[in-house]
Amino acid sequence: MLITFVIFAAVFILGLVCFTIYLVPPAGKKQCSVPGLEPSDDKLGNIPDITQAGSFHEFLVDLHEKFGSIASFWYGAQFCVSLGEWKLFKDVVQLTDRPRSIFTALEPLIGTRSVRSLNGPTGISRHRLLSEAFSAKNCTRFLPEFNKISMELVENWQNIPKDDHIPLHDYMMALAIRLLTSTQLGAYFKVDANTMEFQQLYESVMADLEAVMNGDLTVDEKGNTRGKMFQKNLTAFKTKVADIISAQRNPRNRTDSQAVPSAPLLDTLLTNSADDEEIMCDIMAFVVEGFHSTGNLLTWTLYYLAIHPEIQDKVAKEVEKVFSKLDKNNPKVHDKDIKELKYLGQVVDEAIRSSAMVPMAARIDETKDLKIGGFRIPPNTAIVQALGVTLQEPKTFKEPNKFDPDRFSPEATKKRNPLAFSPFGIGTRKCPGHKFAFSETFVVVSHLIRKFTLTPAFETDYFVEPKYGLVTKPETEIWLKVNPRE
Ligand code: HEM
Repeated sequence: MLITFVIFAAVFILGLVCFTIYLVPPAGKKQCSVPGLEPSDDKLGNIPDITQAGSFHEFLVDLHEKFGSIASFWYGAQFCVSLGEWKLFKDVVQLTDRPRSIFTALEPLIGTRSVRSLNGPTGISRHRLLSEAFSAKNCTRFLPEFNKISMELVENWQNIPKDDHIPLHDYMMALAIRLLTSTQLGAYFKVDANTMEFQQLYESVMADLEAVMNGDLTVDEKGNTRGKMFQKNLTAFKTKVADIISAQRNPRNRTDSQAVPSAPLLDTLLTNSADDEEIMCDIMAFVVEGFHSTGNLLTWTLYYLAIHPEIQDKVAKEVEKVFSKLDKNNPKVHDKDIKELKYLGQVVDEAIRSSAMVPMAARIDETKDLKIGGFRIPPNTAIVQALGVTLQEPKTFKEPNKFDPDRFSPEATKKRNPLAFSPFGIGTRKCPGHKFAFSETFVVVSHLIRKFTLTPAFETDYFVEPKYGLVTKPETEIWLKVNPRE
């Protein structure tokens, strides 16, 4: 009797193991016929190759060069298919869910409950709700603040002695955090020292998170000095975010207070969530997405103008034409002026393209097969949209390394499918902050170019390498001379 039971149990367990192996294929078992890489490590898949390539983006560039426009790889145990040509985006435009496995590195900072991590109908409705804070109507309301902050910077640069040079990236990151926090995050940021402290903490935490994503820092390092420092910074940063929430919430709840500034993002969060943890996750998500991207967009735009004096002059002429209609002593750029800055718009688009500003997005369908570029892709495959690869793909953008704003002339744009230029992603979940990013860039750049001629300070500043991460930044600081425009 006992023997029969033991044999039955052994057969049952063996059957269960075989069934599990069948259901969950080990890393390395090819999931479909898309050409691509075998994992180079049992556990890590191709993460060591990502590290060796220098970044996720550079890995994707190599991958598509080797295997063509659709190619597969492993991010740890996650099977991924990357799309390196915009035509393939047509097959995934309807997808709205994100694969968590690729973005787990961000979880210590943004948690698992922010708009960035939510999937299904909840993700879409949260995206719609929070996008409202960055709508065209709200961006118009922010223009006075964008103008004020830009004019303060003009005043600051006017005091710089002739031919002295300034660190462009440092300036633009500090400016971007002010523009975002003072319009969206309310009372806490009315004090400049709070803004500076917030930026320092954020940058130290973010540098480590990008290192985890690119495989440069592993979770095992948590016990060592660098890991301990990361945890300390993270805790300090989260404490700051808790202060931001209470600075806006407490006066709001007092009926006698008129002092609390409007902050569409934080006010929407406070009105729609009772839970501080959830609010914190969303604030983090918006800071991560909105601050780095816009600081670097400003940096790259001004950098490209500095190394292309003829393009800078053309922008300056357009800006002067618009400003000649504004109040001379207190010029404020409005919506109608932004619409007239057409050539500047082409320059900003080309800066986003040339720098591959946000190199990738990703989607997943957990329930059914997909058909992409004629290939059958099984459920649970992470679909990487290699945005950076498509932005520099020579069939669509001839001589991709040349900075040429004429690619975005109305005639050239008309000839291109809109999907070919998708720096903000595609479909329902595309970036909610794109109008905000453009509005602030137009206002800041027009004020600066109107008053100053920008030139690289040193020979090396003509050739600044990009450092790719979640957002692309310059590898080294860019030093510029900012002399008054004659
Ligand atoms: C140059 C500027 C920017 C670029 C190139 C950019 C690009 C992107 C991309 C590619 C995505 C992924 C979209 C997808 O999965 O389909 C994204 C998502 C997102 N972006 Fe931006 N972004 C920029 C500025 C901003 C700004 C200013 C904000 C807000 C302050 C912002 C907030 C977000 C958020 C919250 C998400 C996640 C949306 C969701 O999960 O539903 N971004 N962005």
